[in-house]
Amino acid sequence: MGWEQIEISLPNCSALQVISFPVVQLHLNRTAMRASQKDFENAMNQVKLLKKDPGNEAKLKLYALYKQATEGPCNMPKPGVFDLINKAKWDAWNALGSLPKETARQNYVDLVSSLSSSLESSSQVEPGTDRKSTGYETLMVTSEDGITKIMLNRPTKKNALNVEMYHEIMHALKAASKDDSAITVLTGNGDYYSSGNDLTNFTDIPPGGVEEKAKNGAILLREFVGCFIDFPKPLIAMVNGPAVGISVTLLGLFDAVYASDRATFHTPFSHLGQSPEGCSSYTFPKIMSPAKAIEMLVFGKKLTAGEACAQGLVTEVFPDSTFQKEVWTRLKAFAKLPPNAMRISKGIIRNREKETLHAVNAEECSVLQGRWLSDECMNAVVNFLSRKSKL
Ligand SMILES: CCCC/C=C/CC(=O)SCCNC(=O)CCNC(=O)[C@H](O)C(C)(C)COP(=O)(O)OP(=O)(O)OC[C@H]1O[C@@H](n2cnc3c(N)ncnc32)[C@H](O)[C@@H]1OP(=O)(O)O
Repeated sequence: MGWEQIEISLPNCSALQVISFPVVQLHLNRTAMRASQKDFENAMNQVKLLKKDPGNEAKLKLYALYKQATEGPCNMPKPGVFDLINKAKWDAWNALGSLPKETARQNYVDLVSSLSSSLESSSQVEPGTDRKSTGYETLMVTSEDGITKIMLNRPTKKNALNVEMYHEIMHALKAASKDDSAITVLTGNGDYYSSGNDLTNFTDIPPGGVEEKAKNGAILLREFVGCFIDFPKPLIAMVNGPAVGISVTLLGLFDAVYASDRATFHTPFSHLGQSPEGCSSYTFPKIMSPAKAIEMLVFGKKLTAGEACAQGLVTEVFPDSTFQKEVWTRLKAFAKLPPNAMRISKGIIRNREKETLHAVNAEECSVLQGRWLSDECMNAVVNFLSRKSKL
């Protein structure tokens, strides 16, 4: 195994610094959803062949995934604050938490594949068309074997949804609804599925002040949730780890929810001075009974994967060690079914609810707009951002 030297520069560093990646020569099998050791080694080789520098963020992700895939969870002492390069590497690796080696290997292969296509295609991209399926900042989107996979890709932030990610998910869903895949899958990269709305979204106040901020947030949320309501093909969530806030509420709009037994489901809206969204005020009472929905959405009760399955929010739970393998095997079989039949059957089941769901969505967004201006909400956000509180 040789070593490829890849340069990384960090803010406040006067010179380019160097991170090394191990590289071996082999061939990439892109059709496998589950990366073999051979795929992994091929991906390492492909890194060497990248024509353009993928940037520091991508290189740190590659480093972290490589370490996780080969050594498991971060086992190095934390570097000092002035050791910027090693601290950045340590942070990236440590953020992967207890992500299984096999998942890290798969994510590494996916990342290299997405970097290869985006860097190769960037020279052919027309001006203004920078949101091709391979050119996302916050997602990894791949399409193969009849399955479009949308992977939330901010693992160091626990896949919190920033404004960019809301827009990119909408874009990816619209593209997936028109592509030739049979089913679409949403999942998370790293140890979390998603920690929900990025609370720093609240910090960027426009000239119109907090009222304008709240209004824009409500418009964005309504459009975002609307894309899930209207999605025409089978939409499947692979909940690979803990899920918080909007990443949980949206599950009521998915057609199947497969969860790792590491996943938890938490909607701490009252703790945050907020109120339910994602149509959960309508879907959750129907799925699990009003009393159980109130335990989650009003009292913030966190459910295990097993509990969420017992209450109908999750379709099936898998041991984390076999989660990826078992679910992808199943999804590949689903994707071989006639796509038009699946689309039409989904429509028959879902379409009569659509109007109601859009009305619920509008009402929830309007209520939330008011909540975001409340002292209760502002205090909760300030407490999180000043590191005084976490969930
Ligand atoms: C416009 C549409 C609005 C739709 C509204 C939706 C409502 C919701 O979704 S409500 C849910 C909001 N989410 C939260 O309140 C979660 C806040 N995060 C946490 O409590 C914790 O981070 C955690 C329990 C999820 C994880 O704790 P852990 O100790 O394991 O990791 P951390 O060190 O805290 O996280 C690593 C890194 O990631 C940042 N981060 C994580 N989640 C968020 C988030 N939701 N918003 C912003 N940033 C988040 C965290 O700050 C750390 O960043 P640094 O490494 O830079 O410190």
